[in-house]
Amino acid sequence: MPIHHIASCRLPTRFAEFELHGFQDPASGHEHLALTLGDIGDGLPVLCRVHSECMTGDALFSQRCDCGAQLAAALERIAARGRGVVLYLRQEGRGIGLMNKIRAYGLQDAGADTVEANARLGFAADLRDYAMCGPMLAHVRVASIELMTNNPRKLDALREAGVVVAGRIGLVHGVNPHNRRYLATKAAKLGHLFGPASGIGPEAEVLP
Ligand SMILES: Nc1nc2c(ncn2[C@@H]2O[C@H](COP(=O)(O)OP(=O)(O)OP(=O)(O)O)[C@@H](O)[C@H]2O)c(=O)[nH]1
Ligand SMILES: [Zn+2]
Repeated sequence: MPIHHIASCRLPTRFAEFELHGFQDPASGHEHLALTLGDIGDGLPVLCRVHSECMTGDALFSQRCDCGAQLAAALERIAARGRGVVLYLRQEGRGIGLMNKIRAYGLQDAGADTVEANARLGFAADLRDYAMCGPMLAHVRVASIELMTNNPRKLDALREAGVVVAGRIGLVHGVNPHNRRYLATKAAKLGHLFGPASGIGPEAEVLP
């Protein structure tokens, strides 16, 4: 799939000064971003976050999900290493869009879980596509990635899209009373791994 690089600039943040690269997918019109730091073109695996847009969590401090905390933690870890890349993909609401995500949240307020709400709106649980990631990583000269994610299916999807994934690093952040049920549903229905210490999902420690 062709993806067009549009422009790049410096992006100073509270974590580090990144390079920001803007891309456009001509087929969908979606604009995607890559934030890069350090020498990532040396052929060695690069610490990477493939982050799906979450307006409510990333920009509006929502505690319904873990997205904002995961994004901050990923940037912090990359800054600590002095080397890495974040792909910020404009696939809001796992691909159903912001208005439909708000509809889905309304259904969740009335008792549905995240997967049931999507189904009631006529959508599959996850409509995301990762085809743009290979060309975006190639543009910033990343040969392979160590992916920060709790979602093993994201690893499979990226590999199917031709990305070389050297390994997975868990990214459990932002667990709070408002998103515990949501995270438990992701563990039960979407295969997410939160680790034994999280208290969430089948690998959670059974406390005496
Ligand atoms: N449809 C829908 N999308 C949601 C909901 N909550 C969060 N999202 C979206 O889900 C996407 C993030 O996906 P997650 O399932 O949280 O996590 P992931 O990217 O699969 O896995 P990680 O890499 O571990 O974060 C973002 O695009 C959010 O906007 C929800 O209840 N319904
Ligand atoms: Zn979110």
